[in-house]
Amino acid sequence: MKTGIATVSISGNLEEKIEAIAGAGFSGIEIFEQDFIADIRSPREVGRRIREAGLELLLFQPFRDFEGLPAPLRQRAFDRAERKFDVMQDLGCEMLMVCSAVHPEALGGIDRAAADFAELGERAAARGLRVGYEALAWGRHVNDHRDAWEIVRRADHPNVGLVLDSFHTLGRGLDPESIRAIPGDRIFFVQLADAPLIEMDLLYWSRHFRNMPGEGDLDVLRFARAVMATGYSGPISLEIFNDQFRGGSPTTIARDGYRSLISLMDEVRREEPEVSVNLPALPAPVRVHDTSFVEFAARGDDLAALESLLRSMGFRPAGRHVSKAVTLWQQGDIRIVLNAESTGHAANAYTVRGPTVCDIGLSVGSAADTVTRATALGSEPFSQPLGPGELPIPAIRGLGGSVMHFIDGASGLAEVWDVEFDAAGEDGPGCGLTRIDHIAQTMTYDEMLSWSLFYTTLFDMRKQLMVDVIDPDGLVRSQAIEAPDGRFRITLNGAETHKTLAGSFLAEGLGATVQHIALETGDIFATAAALRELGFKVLQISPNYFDDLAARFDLSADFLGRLRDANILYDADGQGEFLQLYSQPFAGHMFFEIVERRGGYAGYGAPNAPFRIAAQKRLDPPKGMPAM
Ligand SMILES: O=C(O)c1ccc(O)c(O)c1
Ligand SMILES: [Mg+2]
Repeated sequence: MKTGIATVSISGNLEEKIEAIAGAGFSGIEIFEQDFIADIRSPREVGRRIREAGLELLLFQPFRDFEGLPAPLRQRAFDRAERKFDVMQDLGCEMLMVCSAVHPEALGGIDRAAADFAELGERAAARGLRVGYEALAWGRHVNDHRDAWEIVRRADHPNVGLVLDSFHTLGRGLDPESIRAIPGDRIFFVQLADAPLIEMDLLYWSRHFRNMPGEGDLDVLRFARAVMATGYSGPISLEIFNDQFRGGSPTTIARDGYRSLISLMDEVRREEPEVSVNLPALPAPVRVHDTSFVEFAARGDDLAALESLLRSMGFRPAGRHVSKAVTLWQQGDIRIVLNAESTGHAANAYTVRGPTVCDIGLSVGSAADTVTRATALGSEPFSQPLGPGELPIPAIRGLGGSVMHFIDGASGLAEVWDVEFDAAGEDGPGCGLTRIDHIAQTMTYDEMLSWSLFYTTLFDMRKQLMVDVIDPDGLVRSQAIEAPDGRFRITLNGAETHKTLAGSFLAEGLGATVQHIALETGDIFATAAALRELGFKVLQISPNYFDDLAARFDLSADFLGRLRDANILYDADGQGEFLQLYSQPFAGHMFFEIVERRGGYAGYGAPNAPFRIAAQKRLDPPKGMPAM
């Protein structure tokens, strides 16, 4: 399968776009005319450069306001087309995309348009070129792919075919199933884009808010399934007009695009087993059974502070690494690894960020399959030299330099704790903490789509609705991503400004990383009592919060008093209840959360977040702000 992306989707100049697109693994490129015009090089040089980069020039676009024009505009449109054909021949690009006319003088008429295309087809054929026709959702007379197809059908020229673009079909609410009636060999090109569902003018929505398949709310899968069911075997290409992407990192956006495209087409193949999708086989999205471990990099005083925090939460060292300055702390099924090595990935992470989560270990069905799928989607495998007695645990680089390890039962990797660690022999008192409920990662708002795409394409996980969290100093958007059984949950918190707690964490820590880890207990009151015994410093919540709880929920005075005494926040949804308490911030605004889910409570206590954040800021004001 030929994979492509339009230059308009990527930020930078044409050269930067070419490098990013080739580097991400695409086999081809759509040249958006403006990007070529802005370049100083001749068409021949640009064409040569693109081929040198290993890319095929799939499409030159857009050619506007061609069909259905009255004289003398009609003649001028053909003259313009001939000039574009000249450029295309120099570039070495065989296909021109014409989008449906928006010109105020365009006359309309299916047969008039078909006659124009028949003539354009003749002129293209004379030069060995082809022409594809796309219905813009806001085209003056043609704005539906079915009408564009009728024009192509009546033009009846082998060098004239249809271009389908998922945005124009799905954005207008047209049924993509209608594509199944079009012969695959008459479809010349397919563009994919997703978009978030927002009520707005179609043109504005399309030019500013498109995003990668899987990042938005359109049913791009259904569209792509219909396309492939026609027998279409041409390029599948992304065409994403997005303000944020235009200002983003070319490499990141190109890699996101590749990940999105490959995982979508892999899903098409799984959903339409009768249909041929020419793509190397890859393992299915990975089911995560659980979080196996979370590893912190910390040394010296930072390490000592983290150890005493863990002790105050009932953790004790369960094992010492046979050859490295690495300790395993355990309680229930929670494993926290403290890495104080002075070389390797953890050491680098510590040098850059100070104490930080440097690695996450997930328990999966097959660790090898996980790395294979991740690599096929564009992630890099990760490894470092093995010390004496160490197992080769499959790992990848996630986004932003992060590392993820995968542990499975089948290959004996689950024995790693016995193989690599000597028992430390301390019996912990425990505080009733059983497992990791969720891991919260903080990032800039712009990074959220990349991270959610990373999780939802590699793993069998779904996005929940995005919620707004009100920080006293700005908005933080929170996106939860969950495995179907809820055993693995990630929340992504995207900060818009550096004044928010999340934002200041980012500013100090150089980029996206884990800010908090939520640990589950079956009985939060018993846990709170045990924590108190151990000298755990709980985050103090304002009395006003508990007064408000009494107004919002029908809670007994006794229950409310217990919440207040233990600084436990409360929430309920239709399914169940949620109780949560927090540690005080440590090492630059990181913190632990302890939660109890009762019944089928599905959320994360978002209504409580403003009060928790305010409490944290009172204790640990972001730099440059007075303590309150
Ligand atoms: O917004 C536009 O004008 C435009 C141009 C070319 C396309 O392929 C498209 O889908 C939209
Ligand atoms: Mg298009």
